[in-house]
Order: sequence, then C-alpha cells, then structure tokens
Amino acid sequence: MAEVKKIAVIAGDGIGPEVVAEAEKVLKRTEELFGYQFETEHALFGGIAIDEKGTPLPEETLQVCQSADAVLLGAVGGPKWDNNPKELRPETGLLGIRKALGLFSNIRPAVIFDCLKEASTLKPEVLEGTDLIVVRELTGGIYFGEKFRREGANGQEAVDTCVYNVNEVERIARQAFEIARTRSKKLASVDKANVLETSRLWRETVVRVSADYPDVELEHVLVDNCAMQLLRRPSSFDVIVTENMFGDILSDEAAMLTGSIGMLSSASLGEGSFGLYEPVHGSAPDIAGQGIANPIATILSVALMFRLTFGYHDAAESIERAVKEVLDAGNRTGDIAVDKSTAIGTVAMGQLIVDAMRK
Ligand SMILES: NC(=O)C1=CN([C@@H]2O[C@H](COP(=O)(O)OP(=O)(O)OC[C@H]3O[C@@H](n4cnc5c(N)ncnc54)[C@H](O)[C@@H]3O)[C@@H](O)[C@H]2O)C=CC1
Ligand SMILES: CC(C)CC(=O)C(=O)O
Ligand SMILES: [Mg+2]
Repeated sequence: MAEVKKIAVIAGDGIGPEVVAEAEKVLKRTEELFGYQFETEHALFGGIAIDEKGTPLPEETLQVCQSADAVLLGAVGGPKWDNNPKELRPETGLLGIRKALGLFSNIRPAVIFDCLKEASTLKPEVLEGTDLIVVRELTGGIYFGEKFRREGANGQEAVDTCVYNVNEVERIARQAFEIARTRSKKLASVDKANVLETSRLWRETVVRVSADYPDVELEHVLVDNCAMQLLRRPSSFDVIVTENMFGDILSDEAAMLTGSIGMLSSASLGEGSFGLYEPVHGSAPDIAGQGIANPIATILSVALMFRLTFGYHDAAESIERAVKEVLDAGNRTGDIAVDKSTAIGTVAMGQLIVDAMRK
C-alpha cells in the first residue's frame, strides 16, 4: 500500500475552482490506476477568504498547507477586491503564502505541443525546437520591497523598493544550474545590469556560482532583449533564470509560444521536496463562471507535483501523455481553438484527459 500523501487544495477565486475541480478528478483517477493514495484538505484563500474570514490568508489555511506534503492552488483575485486596502487584497495573500512556505523558486516550463503550433503567436518554423523553462525567483525583489505613498514637491508620489541579497540570488542560481545540468546544459541569466544595482549583484553572484558548474554554458541577457529574443528565436533558450518581476512577465510571454496562458503549469519550491503547484495564469474574471477556462495548466501542475514532490514519474507521464493524446485528437478549449465554434468547455476537457489516462 502506498503511503498516503496529504495535499492542501486551495481553489481560490474566479476560474480557480473550475480548473482545480478538473485537477482533482486527475488525482482521483491516479489513485484508481496506480494505487497511490491522496488525502485532500480544502482551505480558503484569496478573495473568498477575505469575504468569509476577513483576511486573504487565514491562519488555518497556512496550517493546512504546512501540514501537507504539497499544495494545489487555482488562482486568486478579481475586480471585487481591487480597491481594498493593500493588506486586504488577494495578491497580498499570494505573496504571503509563498514567503511563509519558503517557496523561493518558481519553475515554469513552456512545453510546446506540436499540434498546437497553429494556436501559437509565432510561425511554426520559428517555434521549431522550442522547449524552455523559466526559473523565477519568487520571494524577493520589488514585489516584496517596502512600498508607500508620500507627498512630493509635485504632489503625491508612490515608492516601490527592489531589494535582493546575495543569499537569495545564490540559492535560485544554484537551482537553475542544477536544472540546466539535467537538460541541454545551457543557462540564460536575465537581468537589467546596465541600469539596476540589484541586477549587478544578481550578475556578479550568478558568475560566482557558475564556477561550480563548469559543464553549464552561461549567458547573460538583458531583460528587454530577452523579451524580444523570446519571439525572435525562442529555441535558443533552454533554462532562463531571472528575478521575481522579470520572471513573472517573461513567463506570461513564454505562455504565448505554447498557444495560451491556459497551458502553462508551475511548481514553487523551497529547500525540501514540499511544493506548491499552480497554473501560471490568474483568476481570469473575464471568463469566470462560464465553464470555458482551459484546465490543462492546472492538470499539468499536478503532473509536476507528482514528479518533483512525490517522485511518481509513472503517474506524471500518464497525465502528460493523456493531455497530448487529447490535444492530438483535435480537442480544444476556446483559448487554443483556431475555429472557436468547435471549442469544448472546462469539464469536457478535464473528463477527456481523465479518460485518456492509462497505467
Ligand atoms: N497565481 C495567481 O493566483 C494569479 C492571480 N492573478 C490575479 O488574477 C486576476 C486577473 O488577472 P489578469 O491580469 O486578467 O490575468 P489572468 O491570467 O487571470 O488572465 C489573462 C487573460 O488570459 C485568459 N486566461 C487566463 N487563464 C485562462 C485559462 N485557464 N483558460 C483560458 N483563458 C485564460 C483570461 O481570460 C484573460 O483574458 C487579477 O486579480 C490578478 O491579480 C494574476 C496572476 C496570477
Ligand atoms: C501577485 C502576482 C505576483 C501574481 C502573478 O502574476 C504571478 O505569480 O504570476
Ligand atoms: Mg503572473
């Protein structure tokens, strides 16, 4: 009998509950097929937690996560809470949970399915050979720096501060070098070292760490150039390591190589095997409640959980193969459909993937 793995399930807001419901069906099917056992515990987080508990990250939610082996998260946020004071915004909870759980590394693979090349923003010949991972620093930088308003000589000013220390850069750099070692041994470190002091420290630190990885070829790319090169020659990248905000932005851009942000999964990791798994997209208020969101990013996040936290490679492969088969057969949600009139909904896509899973 396999050991029971505890998974904290946080559906969140908007399309979060819709896509997480499909991922939970995948967990159940995995139990039936492979005999693995999961104990899920649901917790409130984000806007719904503000409404019901008065805070985006209730203490009991944090405890549920801390006592679990892994967390499955949908998405949080939406216009309902946009004008809340900053401590009562869903994104405050998102940053808070990442910090509280020590999840400094966010791994975002952009996997290109051949049959989706038609849905990509780029021409198939430009996409040829593209398979990249963005490794984003997740608990430092400008999202976590001090922010405030003040009265300046010309009226109100707003201040966001960006801080990185050597330790924060070193640990994410090491993780990216380790990942690069398992792939094509090429690492692109993305910064803005021609302007930002945090980026100069970033670059110095990455160069120092690179001495321990002589087998990995390191290049430095300025973030503006990287944004351009991702569209011009995406196949030249393999592993990209970058700071929090640059990684946030570049991974949404990389999503469009795959066809849609609804395809991009992610793993947030710390020092141990514990991880939080979530789609890269947000709560998509514009399509929430319509049953049309693409659940694949969340389902592929479960596959990442199986690989990186549980070591269930057989089950991960089953999910990934099922997703490919379902897409190869021409099934599309609206975001990846060229002919939108043929699009299927969230539940139909989830069910097709569950049905295609095999041992
Ligand atoms: N990890 C999280 O919980 C995140 C939360 N957010 C929050 O989500 C809210 C909405 O943010 P947006 O900037 O609109 O970004 P978003 O990622 O929610 O949506 C951007 C666009 O992509 C589409 N989209 C996203 N996921 C999709 C899916 N699975 N299937 C089909 N289409 C999909 C949406 O319909 C929208 O047109 C905000 O409150 C934001 O703060 C944003 C990013 C991450
Ligand atoms: C609160 C934001 C940093 C969420 C986001 O856009 C992300 O993590 O991708
Ligand atoms: Mg983002």
